[in-house]
Amino acid sequence: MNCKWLGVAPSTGRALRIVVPYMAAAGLWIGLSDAIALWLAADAGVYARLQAWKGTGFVLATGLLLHVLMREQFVRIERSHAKARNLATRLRRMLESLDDLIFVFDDRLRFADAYYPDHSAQLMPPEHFMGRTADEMGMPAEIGRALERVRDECSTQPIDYALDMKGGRFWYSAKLSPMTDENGKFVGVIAVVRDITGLKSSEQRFRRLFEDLNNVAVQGYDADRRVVFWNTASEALYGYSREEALGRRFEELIIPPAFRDEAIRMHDDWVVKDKPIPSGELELLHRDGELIPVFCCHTMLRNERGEAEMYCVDVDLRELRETQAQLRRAATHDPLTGLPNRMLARDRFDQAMALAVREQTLLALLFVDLDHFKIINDTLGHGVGDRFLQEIGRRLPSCLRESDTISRQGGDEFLVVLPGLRDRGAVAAIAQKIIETVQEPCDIDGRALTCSCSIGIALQPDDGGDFDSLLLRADTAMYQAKASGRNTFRFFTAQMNADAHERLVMLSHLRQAVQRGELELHYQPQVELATGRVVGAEALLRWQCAELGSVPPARFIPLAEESGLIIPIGEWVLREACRQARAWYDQGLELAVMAVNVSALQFHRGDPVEMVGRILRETGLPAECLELELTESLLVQDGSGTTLNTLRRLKALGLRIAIDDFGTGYSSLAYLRRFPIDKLKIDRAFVRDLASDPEDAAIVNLIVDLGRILKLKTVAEGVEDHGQLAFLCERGCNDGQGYLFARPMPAAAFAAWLGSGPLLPGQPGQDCPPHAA
Ligand SMILES: Nc1nc2c(ncn2[C@@H]2O[C@@H]3COP(=O)(O)O[C@H]4[C@@H](O)[C@H](n5cnc6c(=O)[nH]c(N)nc65)O[C@@H]4COP(=O)(O)O[C@H]3[C@H]2O)c(=O)[nH]1
Repeated sequence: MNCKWLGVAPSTGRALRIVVPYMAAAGLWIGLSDAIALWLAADAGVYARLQAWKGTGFVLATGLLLHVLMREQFVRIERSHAKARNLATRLRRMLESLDDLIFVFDDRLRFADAYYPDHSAQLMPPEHFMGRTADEMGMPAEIGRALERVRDECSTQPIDYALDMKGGRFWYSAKLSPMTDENGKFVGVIAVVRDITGLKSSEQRFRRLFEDLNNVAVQGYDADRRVVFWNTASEALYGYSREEALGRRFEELIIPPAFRDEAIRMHDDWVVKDKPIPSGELELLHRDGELIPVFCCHTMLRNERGEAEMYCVDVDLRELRETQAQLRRAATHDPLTGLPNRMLARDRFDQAMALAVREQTLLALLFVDLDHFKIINDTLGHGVGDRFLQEIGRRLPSCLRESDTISRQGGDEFLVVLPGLRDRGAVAAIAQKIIETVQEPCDIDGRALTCSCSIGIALQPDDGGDFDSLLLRADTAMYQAKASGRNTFRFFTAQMNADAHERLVMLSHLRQAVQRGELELHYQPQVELATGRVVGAEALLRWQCAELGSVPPARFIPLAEESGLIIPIGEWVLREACRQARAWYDQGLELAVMAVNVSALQFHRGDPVEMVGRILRETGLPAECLELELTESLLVQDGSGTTLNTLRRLKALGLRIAIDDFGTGYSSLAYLRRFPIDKLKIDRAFVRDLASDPEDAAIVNLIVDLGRILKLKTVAEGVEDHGQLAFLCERGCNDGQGYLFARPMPAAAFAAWLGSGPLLPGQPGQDCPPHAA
């Protein structure tokens, strides 16, 4: 039955659809049943009974109908209640499963309902605040104010707030929205609240991190370029404290004047046109005006009001730049002296070369090598050697012009590039200045060390047109300077090339000389001047090379020393001299001592004491018959005491020590007193001009006197004539050695000479009065 036309509510219509048919059926029943009862009833008694049954039947039928209808209605109501309950439960579960908290306030802004997850343990159960306002619950006043704004303005309000509860301070972000009924009347507020404690703490942690970052300067600028963030590293990097920087524009602080307009334009472009500023290296201004290299990254963020804020992250590049400079320096400079290394010297040479060719000037390459630097290193240790080299490296530039280059090649070698010179004379003057500068004493730990140098010079264009060939030639010339007695310089000549080649050839032959039996010892007698008695012999090495013929010791000994060959050769000499002395001893030839030359290298490499002891044992020569001749330079620089120790151990074997070529080196009373020396050999250079050179005569006098005072024997070398002999006898020199007595002779000749009795010219023993001490 459609009841729309009646204008009644649907529920009334639905009730009418049941009641109207019922009324019709019931009216029809009442009318018809009475007529039927009258028709059927034969008497009043029957009629009365029929009426009673009819009434009972009616009550039963309508009761049954009512029951059916009510039951159906109750079932429906129950179902709809169950559905509603089910829905409410699902809705609650749904709301409670959200991470957000939901609170419902009634129209008087009192808590009316609450949904929040089980794990919000910090919140009190809803029944505690139901019916109470936020203010009554002791919540922050801004919540109450926000709720009132929602009610009054009927608008949604966001709010962030903090609550101190059990477990600490919790942060929430809420969205408060109005609720209205179907007529738009305000009925309450629904609040969707999010726990942002984790977010806030990570935000705070990150903020703290950025504030405290040590090496990364972070600054934030608002859209007006004013500082809103300035961390500790920014304070350190740019010199402004946070308080000083906040609120000031970046161009007032760190942007250099020349870059200000561009920086402002780039910033505005980003804010307005969303055109980012690329990352890159910049130089920004420190408060004190220093330009600081930084690597700068930029990012644009929005604050809580949605306004643009540019953040800059600056990394200080000063240390990196410094390291790069150091690396560049390390690649081009010698770490010990700080001088340019060979690579840089080559580079400078190439530049100078181009200029020299263009301007047709002379370009010189000087190869400077310290003389006997090895001795300093070996005797005083590498620490002292290094400091000596540093001192030389510090001095050398003082001899040169700005445009010149001095570099350390390594070891004790230096290279000098001299551009723009007029002639050889100018080069020679500089070389001489270098020699003089190097040989000035150098004070290391209170010890005055001296060292000379030898310099080889090659010139462009005469000697070559590139670095390598000039270097080779300067090296060759340097070698010649060494061969000429050291402490001098030499210009490269074509002859030197031939000499260098010859040296190479000689060296290759010398390597095989011992095995090929090409070495031989000659012996030169040493004579006691007072008696004419032969008191000893000096063993002198001779080399009869199959290819080169007889090579004088002055040529091959330096080569053997440079190449290290002197070690095996020296051992051979010592063994052979001892063997020969023992043989003569066994033959009854009177020979008090066999003198053997020992080079400095033999002394510093290996164990000379062991070697000498072993050879004495092998040959059976009594130790007192052996005399080792050492050069002065070996003793002079014995800072570590190694030489002294070795000499003492050698002396302990029972042998004697003589100082060869005395007076030519760094004669010093100090070492004469310190070392266990037996003899001084006066260099033949002083003996040669005794008659003509009063200075030489004075030196010889001095050495003889020194020997007497220190109780050392003196031996004069190179005695060639009677005048020299007379002088030496008169001065009281003990022994002599020289052509006047005999030249060095092979062993057989020496034995024959010795056996033939005193052959001394003029019988010096008779001419010379015995020395009166
Ligand atoms: N003008 C002149 N010279 C005289 C006279 N008397 C001797 N001589 C020479 O003077 C040198 C003396 O040897 P030296 O000073 O030790 O000087 C030696 C020594 O330093 C070195 N030498 C020689 N043999 C050896 C050796 O076996 N080992 C080492 N390490 N060096 C040696 O070679 C240098 C030269 O040796 P030599 O040519 O044999 O030259 C010898 C000898 O022949 C003289 O009256 N007048």
